[in-house]
Amino acid sequence: MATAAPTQFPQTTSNVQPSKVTSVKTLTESADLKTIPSNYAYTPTDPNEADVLEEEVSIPIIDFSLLTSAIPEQRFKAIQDLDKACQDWGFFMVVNHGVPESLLKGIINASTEFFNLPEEEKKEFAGKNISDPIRCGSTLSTSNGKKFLWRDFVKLVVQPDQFQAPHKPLGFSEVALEYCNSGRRIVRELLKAISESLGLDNDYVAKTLNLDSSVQVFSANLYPPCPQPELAVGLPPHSDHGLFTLLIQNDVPGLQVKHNGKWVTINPFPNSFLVNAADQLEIFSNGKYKSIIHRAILNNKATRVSIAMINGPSFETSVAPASKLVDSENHPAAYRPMNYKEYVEQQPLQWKSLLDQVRIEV
Ligand SMILES: O=C(O)CCC(=O)C(=O)O
Ligand SMILES: [Fe+2]
Repeated sequence: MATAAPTQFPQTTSNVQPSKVTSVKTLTESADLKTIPSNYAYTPTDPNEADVLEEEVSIPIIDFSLLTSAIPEQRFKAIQDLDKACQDWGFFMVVNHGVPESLLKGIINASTEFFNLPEEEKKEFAGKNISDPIRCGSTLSTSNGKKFLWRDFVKLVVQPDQFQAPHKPLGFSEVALEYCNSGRRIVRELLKAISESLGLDNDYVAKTLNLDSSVQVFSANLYPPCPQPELAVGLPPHSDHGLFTLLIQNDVPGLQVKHNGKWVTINPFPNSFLVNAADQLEIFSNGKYKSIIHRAILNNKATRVSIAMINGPSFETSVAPASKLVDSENHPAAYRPMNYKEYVEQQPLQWKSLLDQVRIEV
């Protein structure tokens, strides 16, 4: 299967009018597309976007059962592994997490069924404002010269006690709730371990960042096959705004993460969560852990489905480097505090990292 890193492109020639279609899926199904409409052409912003590492690399693996082990030595070793993974990669795979494989497959299937609903039925869930708890559609990306991304999404902003999801297709809402609850449990454990790896009490992150009312954003992504995969993009390079993002995908590759200046393709690995450190963790750890830049590229054969779950603090929290990690002489704060809600509101269509705005230059 051809997967392609975006490069600089010639003009595209398709005469399909994207303004008349509501989703990429419809676009690909409504015409025998040989070329992409020009409104989907992607112009890379990063000079080394074509710099893809050809060799297979192994990414760090965190054994969740050891992280939650009652045997102190096992837990200690797993926390060290997590610390190293967050410093070296900002990205790792979680295995032995205890979430049934049937639930992971179930949420991928239910999301695919959602995308398969007739466009008329999905309109009900389109949302009017960026802050609506349920939204679906495709994205006009401002960071890409007002071009569309080759991706359809359905996004649920899941706050505590406020779970809302589309009532179609049958069973979607139930499986999404169960999936979100499982994800929340995993992230809570990871953040306990992160508290310890930062040398803090194990409930320090939970208390300081008000995790009892933590924000979760469930985002299912559909990337239909693209006739010119090198000319469009699923998601341009970006970092996520929360603390940790959990990602699962179907068996079609497309996720790439930036590691040591090169793009590395992460192949799907069954029954595991891919986890990346995100902006609020970089800020809170005062830069010890880096929020990883990643992107979704396309192929011309198979539909890719991924589910990203962004897990942040509560919206009301002002996130700053943990005070116990900062001293004005040796470890000055490297980031300005910012309210998490404000941070999220400033990010929406940029597909860029806001970190540069809060970073304090020394
Ligand atoms: O589809 C993917 O692999 C990446 C998704 C992602 O980065 C996101 O939704 O923020
Ligand atoms: Fe992301």
